[in-house]
Amino acid sequence: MRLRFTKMHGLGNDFVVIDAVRQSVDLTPERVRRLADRHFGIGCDQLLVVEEATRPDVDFRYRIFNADGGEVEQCGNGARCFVRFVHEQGLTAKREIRVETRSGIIAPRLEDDGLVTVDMGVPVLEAARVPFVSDSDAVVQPLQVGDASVAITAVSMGNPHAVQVVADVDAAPVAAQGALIERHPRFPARVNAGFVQLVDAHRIRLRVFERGAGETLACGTGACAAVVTVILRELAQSPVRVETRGGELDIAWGGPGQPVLMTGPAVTVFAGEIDID
Ligand SMILES: N[C@@H](CCC[C@H](N)C(=O)O)C(=O)O
Repeated sequence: MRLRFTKMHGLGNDFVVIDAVRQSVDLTPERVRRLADRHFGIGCDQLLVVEEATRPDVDFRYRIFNADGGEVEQCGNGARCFVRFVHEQGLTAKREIRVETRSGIIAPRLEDDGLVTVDMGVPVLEAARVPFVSDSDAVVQPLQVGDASVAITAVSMGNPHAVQVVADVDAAPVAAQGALIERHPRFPARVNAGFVQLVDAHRIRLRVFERGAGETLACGTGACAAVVTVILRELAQSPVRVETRGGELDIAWGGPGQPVLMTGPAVTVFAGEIDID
């Protein structure tokens, strides 16, 4: 089976994007893993599939698969690439698009300067809905990770995040601790593990060990969850610029019950065709 694809990235968080509106696509977890493989496939952190909407009040459906083959609920950098993709492919002329994802509707908007702003929805802070096993919804909660007890904030941006504040993000044990947090038994759906360093009230530095992909150069939902965390902990104020290893994102959040707005770039790298059998 031959598949047309586009390679894109948002701050180095890279994607294989597939138009399933104009070609029929049959993806299995094994095929996703093969396409995402950096040695035997195209290589990406996530594979994004653009489909026809299944309901009248949205423009498209957008599905997200991690490099490990698992389908997940949300992807922030992917949402920015999605809106650029549907424009470049001539699938729509609209600059503001409503799109259904596994975790609900998000609204990306292509700005005049080429950046994309996405209304990522209202963050979920109740432990049970993240999901995080805890008898409390406290903002800061202890989590035993190997020999260390770390203080995390559990946030869902549609997908689950465990965010901790560290003194120096470059020295943080992202690989070792991230892998343990990702599969921690208190996160039954697994989790993305964020490590945040405060720079000032409007700037943070962030690294994220992503569920199903390992550490990526940037994570959009991770940046939203990190900003929600530092605002809830009264360490920063909206808007917050987030420095990642792949570049910068601007995040605005008005507090509990309000949606998170994320602004950043989306880049097309190349297009191609691959035989997925
Ligand atoms: N890179 C993404 C998040 C992709 C999904 C995540 N790994 C998960 O499993 O929830 C982003 O930019 O948000």
